[in-house]
Amino acid sequence: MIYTITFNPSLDYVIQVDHFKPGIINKTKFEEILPGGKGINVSIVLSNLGHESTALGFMAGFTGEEIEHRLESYGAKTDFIHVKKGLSRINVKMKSDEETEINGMGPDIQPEDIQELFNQLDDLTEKDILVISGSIPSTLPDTMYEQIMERVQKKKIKVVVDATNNLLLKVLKYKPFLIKPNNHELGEIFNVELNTRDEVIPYAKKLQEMGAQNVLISMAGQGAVLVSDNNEVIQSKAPKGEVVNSVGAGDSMVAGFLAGYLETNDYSKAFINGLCCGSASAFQVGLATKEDVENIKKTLSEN
Ligand SMILES: Nc1ncnc2c1ncn2[C@@H]1O[C@H](COP(=O)(O)OP(=O)(O)OP(=O)(O)O)[C@@H](O)[C@H]1O
Ligand SMILES: O=P(O)(O)OC[C@@]1(O)O[C@H](CO)[C@@H](O)[C@@H]1O
Repeated sequence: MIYTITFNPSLDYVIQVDHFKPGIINKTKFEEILPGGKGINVSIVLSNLGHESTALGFMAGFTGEEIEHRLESYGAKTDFIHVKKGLSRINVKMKSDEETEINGMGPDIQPEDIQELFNQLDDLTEKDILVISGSIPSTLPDTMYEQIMERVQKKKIKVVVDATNNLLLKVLKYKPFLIKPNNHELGEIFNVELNTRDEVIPYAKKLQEMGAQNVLISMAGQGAVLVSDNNEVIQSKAPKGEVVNSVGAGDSMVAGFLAGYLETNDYSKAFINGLCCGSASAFQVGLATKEDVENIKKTLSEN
């Protein structure tokens, strides 16, 4: 079973506003509410691609119930911990002349809730895969990622981590199976600006030297680079298309890579699946389906 953890799930309120101006009333031209949070997006795309997963994490209030309900409608299993105080957040994703995001705070998670998550993780076995992604709400210690990695280490399960900066750096010593920073996050870690696929390769290799087994760097419209544990460097430009909503493109890439890897055991095929899955999500309001990914794969060879 693939388990995803979302520490701070959300309802993503995706809106379009013509020429947004602060300080006045703006009206939406388009609006959609989607279940969100990085692990949840991974679970949705895995379901769309025909892979079972169980979404773990913390939920609260009516927004939490709605997220859970919507996620289950995609066929994903859920085993969320229901937190008593506060509400699961609503994250606003506004498309206008620029893209603006306002992400909420989330509920008040107590030590006993964290303990419940640890108890769930104690039941995982060697055959399971764990995806940990997204930010840590302020009510959780910033050592959450490390604590989880330490706890599951002896089980030898494959762990995928999609987190930024310090959260990511601190888990490398536990040798995660896959990490997926984007080029800006990779650049921030090493205090450099990385704009081309060739530029990211040496820095991706550094993260591998620091412990990650496979390093997948997403680069939005520039494509992606994979430095794999069999010393291969695989890279590709992105499929061509019109971006409609890039929220969740990175999560879709993680899901596509995992699905491809489980189906073929081949890193090149997993990479292409991840790449096309990311783009398929970027080219629509919602997240990629299997059919979208197959269609985009065909266009990639024509590019
Ligand atoms: N403008 C685009 N054109 C084509 N493909 C794109 C575009 N933006 C994203 N993608 C696809 O999605 C993948 C992941 O995108 P990106 O690098 O933006 O991830 P991310 O920064 O983790 O995104 P997010 O945090 O919004 O999920 C890219 O590698 C690419 O395959
Ligand atoms: O605060 P986090 O967890 O880092 O990011 C949350 C979030 O912006 O990421 C997802 C896209 O990747 C969205 O569905 C969600 O709103």
